[in-house]
Amino acid sequence: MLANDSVIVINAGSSSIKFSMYSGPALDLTMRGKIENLYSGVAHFIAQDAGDSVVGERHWRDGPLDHEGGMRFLIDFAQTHLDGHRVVAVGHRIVHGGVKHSRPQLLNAAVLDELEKLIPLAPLHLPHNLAPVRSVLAMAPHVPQIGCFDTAFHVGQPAEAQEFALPSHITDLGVRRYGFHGLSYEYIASVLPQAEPGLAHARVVAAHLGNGASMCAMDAGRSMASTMGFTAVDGLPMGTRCGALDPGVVLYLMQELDMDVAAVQKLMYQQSGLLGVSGISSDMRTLEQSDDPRARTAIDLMVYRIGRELGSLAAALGGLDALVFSGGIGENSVALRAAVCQDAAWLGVQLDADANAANPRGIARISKADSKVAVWVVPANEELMIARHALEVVEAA
Ligand SMILES: Nc1ncnc2c1ncn2[C@@H]1O[C@H](COP(=O)(O)OP(=O)(O)O)[C@@H](O)[C@H]1O
Ligand SMILES: CC(=O)OP(=O)(O)O
Ligand SMILES: [Mg+2]
Repeated sequence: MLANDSVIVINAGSSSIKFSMYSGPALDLTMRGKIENLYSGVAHFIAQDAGDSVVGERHWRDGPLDHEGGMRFLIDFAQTHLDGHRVVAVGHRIVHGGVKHSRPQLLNAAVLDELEKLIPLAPLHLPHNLAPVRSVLAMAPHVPQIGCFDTAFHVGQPAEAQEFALPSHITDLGVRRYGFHGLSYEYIASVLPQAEPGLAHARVVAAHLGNGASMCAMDAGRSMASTMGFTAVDGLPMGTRCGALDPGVVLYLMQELDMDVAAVQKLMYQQSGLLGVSGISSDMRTLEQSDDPRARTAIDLMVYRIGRELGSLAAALGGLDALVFSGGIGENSVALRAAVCQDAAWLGVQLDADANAANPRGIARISKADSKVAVWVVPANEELMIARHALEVVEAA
């Protein structure tokens, strides 16, 4: 890896595409950008250099933008802003790897065909994760592309954390809990011991609360249980996803309300969660600013469910030493962190109200010095994890 050699990372989410460029042997961040609000309202692109100066910005005011249009724009943008950098690899976040794909790997047309079969397991994400790989493959077939799977970090969980109580012939088909946001949790597990060496061997519950939201129980940095399961719709209520649901509800919707599979999928993935409960918005910022009681109800339900899952994950670990907040909501919502920590007082969580209200921009401890459970904020950084994995794969190839 020479100084101008660069790894480009693409993290295509359900409503956004984030990209980053890392350069040189130390993988220094040289550029990052994102397009937000795909499909709804005015899509917005912003790119910043290493010093946070804005190097590109655009709004799409004349109609919604989709992933394809967004990727076309980003590829053009990247090509005109490479500035002498040589792209040695493109790393992608791929939400679901199924049973077979549990390590970062080189992507080619055959692997893509296989991954496409997993689309029903992550309908909101996988098509958008895979489309950019095909675009780059067509445009620059010689550039190695590496897929990094959100499910991979959870592969070593104990069997009972992975299995549903279903007959074994169904389990054997791969119908089991996988867990997601693994790149985010892997990053958290890598930085916590640097921030506080005692946490290297601790029992930690991390909450990745963004548009998608999940929690993960980690013992000494290894995943032991996750709130997300077979798909990324399980567990916590999210921006537009319902989270855990009595499976009997699905039968009722189909049998009694005559909803077909597409309608149930749309309900569970796109019309529920904060949006569905509030009837107002999937965005925590909008709900926190609203004085409509339905906004309060939606936030309260999310806080309640985080508390329930925290108890469950602490049980899976046999105790709790630290709680970590991450993701757009976890990093930014002072009120949500305060409410969750107040409910978790029974576990020995004592928030430092001033440290919490200061809303730190980096990795920071926000609990009282004598809190039995340490509380930390760790800004999500899936992109850095992807860049590191991509480099490892190309250097090993
Ligand atoms: N200042 C803020 N206060 C509260 N919530 C915020 C704030 N900024 C962002 N969020 C929440 O973070 C969400 C996006 O989180 P993010 O992790 O960026 O999403 P994604 O899952 O798409 O990566 C938004 O929908 C919003 O609810
Ligand atoms: C897995 C998942 O839910 O991802 P995101 O948070 O990007 O929606
Ligand atoms: Mg996310």
